[in-house]
Amino acid sequence: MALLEIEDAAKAFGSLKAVDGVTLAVEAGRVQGIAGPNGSGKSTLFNLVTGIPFGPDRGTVRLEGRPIERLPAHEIAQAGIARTFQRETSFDGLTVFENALVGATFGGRRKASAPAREAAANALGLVGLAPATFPRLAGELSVFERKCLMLATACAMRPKLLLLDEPASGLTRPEIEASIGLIQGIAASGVTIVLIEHVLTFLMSLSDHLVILNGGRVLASGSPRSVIADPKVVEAYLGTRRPAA
Ligand SMILES: Nc1ncnc2c1ncn2[C@@H]1O[C@H](COP(=O)(O)OP(=O)(O)OP(=O)(O)O)[C@@H](O)[C@H]1O
Repeated sequence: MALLEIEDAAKAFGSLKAVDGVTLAVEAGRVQGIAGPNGSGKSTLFNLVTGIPFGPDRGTVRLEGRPIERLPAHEIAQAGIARTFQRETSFDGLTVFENALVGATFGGRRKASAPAREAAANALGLVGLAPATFPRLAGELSVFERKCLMLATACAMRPKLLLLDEPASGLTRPEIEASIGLIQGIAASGVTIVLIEHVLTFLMSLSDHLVILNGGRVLASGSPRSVIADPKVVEAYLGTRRPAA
């Protein structure tokens, strides 16, 4: 049984079918890449899985075999799914440590106890935020540091499955290199990852398996090398080649 199973999931906005019957299984321990042209439904698919801000119109989403598509978002998070967003999101008026503690105490099940503080510190360490940064306000951090903090806050929830929405967007090349190492470290710690990304080097360095969406549907799926060489995928990104006149 796969950790995450999405079956025939669909979401429409009026007449626009943003996600149109997607079926996808993510094996535990895998880094699953998702790519596709702009507007192909990638972020909407994450929304359907997490219930933030909506679930699917149709279809099922199962975590470890348990249907979660009708659960409220906080219960989906408590079941073991955390996510990050395209834009850096943090509580800017809280410190770095307090932000991670929000993740570690998520849902009010764990107060800011010693284990929760330890989980917060460990998660910050995992993304390379040193103790010297802990008292800084999140709003004062650089873009890269804020992305790292968003990642740490998600990791502090100790998810089974982590959904990363374009973690490389807005980063410099050295920061992208550093992010690859951080995500490899998170995967090596036992967290299964689904990664949406446009930066191809990033996607190819990290993904064990790749799915391409187009028009809300799965266009291709398989090993990253075979998928990016697939003529259907080349056409979806570049358009059909016309013979020279
Ligand atoms: N809340 C919404 N209301 C109306 N339309 C929406 C909403 N969210 C997404 N869409 C539309 O659904 C389609 C899929 O959007 P989505 O953001 O999932 O694509 P994407 O593949 O993540 O794109 P990108 O790579 O540009 O981030 C787009 O046409 C988008 O405009």
